[in-house]
Amino acid sequence: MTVTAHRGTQDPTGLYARDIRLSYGGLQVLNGISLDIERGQVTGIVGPNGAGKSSLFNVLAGSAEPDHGSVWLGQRDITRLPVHERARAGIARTFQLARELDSLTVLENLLLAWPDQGSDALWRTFLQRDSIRKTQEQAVEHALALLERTRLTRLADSPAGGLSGGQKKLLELCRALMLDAPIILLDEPAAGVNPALMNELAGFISDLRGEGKTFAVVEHNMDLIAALCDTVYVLADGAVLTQGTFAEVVVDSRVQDAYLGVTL
Ligand SMILES: Nc1ncnc2c1ncn2[C@@H]1O[C@H](COP(=O)(O)OP(=O)(O)OP(=O)(O)O)[C@@H](O)[C@H]1O
Repeated sequence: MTVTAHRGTQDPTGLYARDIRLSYGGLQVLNGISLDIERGQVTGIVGPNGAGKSSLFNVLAGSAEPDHGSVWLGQRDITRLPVHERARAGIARTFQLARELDSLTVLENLLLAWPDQGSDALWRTFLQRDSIRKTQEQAVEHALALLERTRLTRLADSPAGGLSGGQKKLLELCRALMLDAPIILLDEPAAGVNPALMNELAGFISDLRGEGKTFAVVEHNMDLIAALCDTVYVLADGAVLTQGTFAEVVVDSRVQDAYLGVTL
């Protein structure tokens, strides 16, 4: 299959889904979804509960394999590429902080997300001590810079479990940024975040976009979607209902029907 017929798919760093179908048991949850996550843009994925947003996100991130269809990084078919190889190819995603990591400090949580954590690390400690030390220094430097940008520096040595909901979201984003990947998939970044911190989070994402990062955001918070997204895909019943700018989709009567009176 080629993707050349599709607008934008020549871009080597855009992420593209084509005709994605996915079912759980007998339940068809994605029903032929195609979408373009263009380089340097923030693409929103919204829709009512059960529309298929998380399922699509999992297919984009590599944690679910579609029954049909393909995922492309530019012109490279990455449909069967596992999560860690997608990360290496330049696609990072946010993960909810695992409970087990609560007792580790904020800084330690970031260092754990550093990509160079191979199981052969012990061997290399003996073989390449200098290069290991350099890598560790780079990781610490990168982590501290991220903490400074998100104003979490004073919490660097605090256990991650004690962070507020919003601070946890910032830490999740910073963990994804440790990979230095050009494409970042954000899973409900605003969930549980207070309005003040949400503005900070939105500002941070917007700055990163200005620096050339590409984002796909699954989110229920329409203020964040409106503030950040260049393009918004509205899903309903496992299909794309419509797409466009937030201003375009929000006035679409099909979108309003899909949300059944929920104020957007
Ligand atoms: N692992 C699973 N096993 C079975 N069914 C699943 C699984 N994950 C999701 N589903 C079902 O797939 C459908 C789509 O779920 P999904 O979580 O992708 O929707 P969503 O748009 O992200 O919803 P929400 O906004 O509530 O998170 C739902 O009917 C859900 O119950």
